[in-house]
Amino acid sequence: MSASVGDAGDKRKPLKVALLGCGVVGSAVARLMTEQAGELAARVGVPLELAGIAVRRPNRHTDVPAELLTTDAEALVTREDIDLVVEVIGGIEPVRSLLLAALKSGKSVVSANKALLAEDGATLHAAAAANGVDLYYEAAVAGAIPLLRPLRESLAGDRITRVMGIVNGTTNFILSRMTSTGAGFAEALAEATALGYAEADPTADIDGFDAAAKAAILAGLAFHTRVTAADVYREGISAVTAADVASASAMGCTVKLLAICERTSSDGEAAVAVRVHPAMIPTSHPLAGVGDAFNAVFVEAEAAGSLMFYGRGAGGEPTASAVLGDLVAVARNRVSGSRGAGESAYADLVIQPMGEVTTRYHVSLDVADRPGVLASVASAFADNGVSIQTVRQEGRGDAATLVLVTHVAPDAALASTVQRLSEYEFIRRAGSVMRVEGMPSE
Ligand SMILES: NC(=O)c1ccc[n+]([C@@H]2O[C@H](COP(=O)([O-])OP(=O)(O)OC[C@H]3O[C@@H](n4cnc5c(N)ncnc54)[C@H](O)[C@@H]3O)[C@@H](O)[C@H]2O)c1
Ligand SMILES: N[C@@H](CCO)C(=O)O
Ligand code: NA
Repeated sequence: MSASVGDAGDKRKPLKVALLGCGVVGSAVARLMTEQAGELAARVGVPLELAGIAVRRPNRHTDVPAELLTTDAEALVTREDIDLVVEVIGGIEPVRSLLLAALKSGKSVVSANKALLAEDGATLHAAAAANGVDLYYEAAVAGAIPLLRPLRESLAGDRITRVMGIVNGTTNFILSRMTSTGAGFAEALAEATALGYAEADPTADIDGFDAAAKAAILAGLAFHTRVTAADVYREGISAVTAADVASASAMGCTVKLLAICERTSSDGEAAVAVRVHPAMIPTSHPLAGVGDAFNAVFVEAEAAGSLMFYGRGAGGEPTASAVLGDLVAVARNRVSGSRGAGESAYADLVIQPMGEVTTRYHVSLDVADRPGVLASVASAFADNGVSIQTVRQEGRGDAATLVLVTHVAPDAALASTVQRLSEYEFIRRAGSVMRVEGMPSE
């Protein structure tokens, strides 16, 4: 690989790029910058020159020019000749300090780091604004899928009401395998690990932290407000059983880990509700057909109606595509002496507590089949103000199962109904209890 990625003989002053991190995404960024140097230069108007790569262990990076490698990321981000910084290290520190130093030194920043943007995007945006530079992070949510730019720019004239999507590829792969093969969670996770979808420590994916960070970023951009990962209600998929998946399928649904961001109200104030949890959705819903490790996000806006974004949310090259798109955008801004859209958090919405969020539940209960059982179960729902939409009994005697689906009700009312049910002695086992989303509205 050549150190200069500009066209040979191109005399226009190049923009110099520092790359922080050279792992799965970083090495794809470095390679594509080289392979597409001519076209990138033509699109930007000047060449983009990869001028330094910060890594932890230089001897592991034989596919990039050794003279570009440094272990001193701090010095690289403030180097006078650097114009643009691309960060693909991940995590909070030292990255936050590095990016703040870069922004304060007048460099525009492109990052793929959802964890940092969801935890402390406000500080980074403020530093970008104060220093008149750009902060772009399309790769941070749903990898290759153009999603943040459409929210920030294309839909900036509309009023978005809801964003609902599958934003984690690893968990979508696991749930898709559980659905197609009937496998349990542990078996499907082992397969995801063997195929390289799940990382050695898959906690961030399976416990929903990765999706929650992405949901926070999406909600902030969609509703022009500030949302952090801590504001997101989160449940992962490790408790999803083969029985849940079978119950879903029996009622024409499939189980997906959803990130849901809604414009709502709380105590009479405009609010936003952001949650990540497994849910049953009808198999006819567009998100139900999103299989393997793919991502898809459904956006509802008042004037535009419904929009669906679909594609690869992970992987070196797909993620590098989004990083390079941002790099071209910030480079073009630099060439024209302008800045892209900054943070838009004017709406300052309150966060609606999960207990107030209205959802539906699917509840299956293994019960003793005897008189009065159904009446007692129904009264647990009625006493908590939860209306039942459908009830079905399968089997008889000791093998009887009651399957109930509710109308929408506050989540707290549904949770206390389930608590009450768990206290009944005639319930042999509470089977699947899961929220239901995407049903036609009542
Ligand atoms: N891999 C994907 O599919 C994907 C998709 C979307 C977003 N992202 C995001 O992209 C970022 C990078 O992900 P990745 O999969 O390439 O991770 P990775 O672990 O493969 O690469 C990160 C690299 O950064 C290096 N590094 C760590 N600390 C460093 C430091 N202080 N200085 C220099 N280098 C350091 C590590 O040695 C490693 O090589 C993360 O923020 C991740 O969330 C990844
Ligand atoms: N671990 C993430 C990578 C993309 O952020 C996923 O599985 O979707
Ligand atoms: Na994206």
